[in-house]
Amino acid sequence: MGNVPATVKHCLSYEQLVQDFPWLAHWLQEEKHALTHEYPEYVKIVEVGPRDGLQNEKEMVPTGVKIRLIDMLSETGLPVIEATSFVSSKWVPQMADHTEVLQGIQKHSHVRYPVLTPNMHGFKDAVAAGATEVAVFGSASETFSLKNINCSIDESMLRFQEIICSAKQQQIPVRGYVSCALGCPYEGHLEPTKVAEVVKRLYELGCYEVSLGDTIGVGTPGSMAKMLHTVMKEVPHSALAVHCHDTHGQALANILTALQMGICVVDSSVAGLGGCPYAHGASGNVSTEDVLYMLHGIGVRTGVDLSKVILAGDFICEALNRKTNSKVAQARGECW
Ligand SMILES: CC(C)(COP(=O)([O-])OP(=O)([O-])OC[C@H]1O[C@@H](n2cnc3c(N)ncnc32)[C@H](O)[C@@H]1OP(=O)([O-])[O-])[C@@H](O)C(=O)NCCC(=O)NCCSC(=O)C[C@@](C)(O)CC(=O)[O-]
Repeated sequence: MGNVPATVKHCLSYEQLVQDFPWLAHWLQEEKHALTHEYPEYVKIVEVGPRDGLQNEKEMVPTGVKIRLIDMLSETGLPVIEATSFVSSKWVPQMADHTEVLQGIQKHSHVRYPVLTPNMHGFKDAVAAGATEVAVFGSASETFSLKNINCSIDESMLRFQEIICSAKQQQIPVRGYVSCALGCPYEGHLEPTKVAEVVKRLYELGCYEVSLGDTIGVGTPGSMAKMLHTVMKEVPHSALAVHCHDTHGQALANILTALQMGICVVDSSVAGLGGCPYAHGASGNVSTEDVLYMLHGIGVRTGVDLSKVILAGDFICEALNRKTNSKVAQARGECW
């Protein structure tokens, strides 16, 4: 709130402030979300369970189970379901059946099914398999970049540029990820300015949206707010998403903080499945069920049917012989 006197902050509405202090209008517009703590009316949920959720499973999950999971999720009203990744099967064996999965699912016209592509090799395979949207994944940490995709941040940007150029020619939208936005398993704390720099590079290359990954779930509302504040100086909030792992139980609080700052896109994983193979100790993503419960509870629309997501979570938990990580599903007693 800068230099606006405390009495003014507390007594006047945003509209009243703009009327009475027109010279502050531009600045106030930027600060509106922080000022009013409004939530967005609608939040887009990006379901990452079939990819981020399953990629770390030690036992191979049968292709038919992956397909059935995505088909069940497609019936829930979710607008985006990340289906698989076209990465090296030597690096991530669980995603080796990417083509079968992408070609086996029943694609709904109102659902988008992006897939991860780390390089041109993966991009070409994805397009050949029928992908109509892809995601590139970089990192704010040099060490994580090397461990995860075997190249430096600069090298990764060259690879992504090639993908984005080719994708543009084929009218394929490209989403971006920046891992380690709130901390790195190898380097620890990273400066928000470093995160902002990588997000900006992806956005300027042509990613329509950049998802900020708290890869190892170390963030708190404080570090989330600080990081977002810095990133939003470089990239508009409308082009940002948050991707929170729940290792320290902070994911919902971090998401709420992001919503209060104007973020309208949240990544989550059915049953809270997941973890990153190159981030040891990282637990699953925040569960889609818990995010939906919170959003619907505060009056935010998602268009997603929570009870159908719980059923999909029930299905995958049974297939993996696993207890759900979703508190909401546990409370409903849907999973054993
Ligand atoms: C990027 C590479 C491929 C580089 O891997 P590399 O070994 O450096 O690749 P290379 O270019 O040196 O090629 C070596 C071999 O791999 C092949 N190759 C090369 N590219 C591909 C490809 N796309 N698909 C299949 N095969 C490929 C290539 O053809 C060659 O085959 P060979 O001649 O030896 O038979 C590798 O490091 C890799 O696959 N990494 C992916 C790791 C991964 O999937 N991590 C998890 C996802 S990221 C994440 O979870 C974080 C996120 C997004 O959720 C957000 C968050 O939470 O923070």
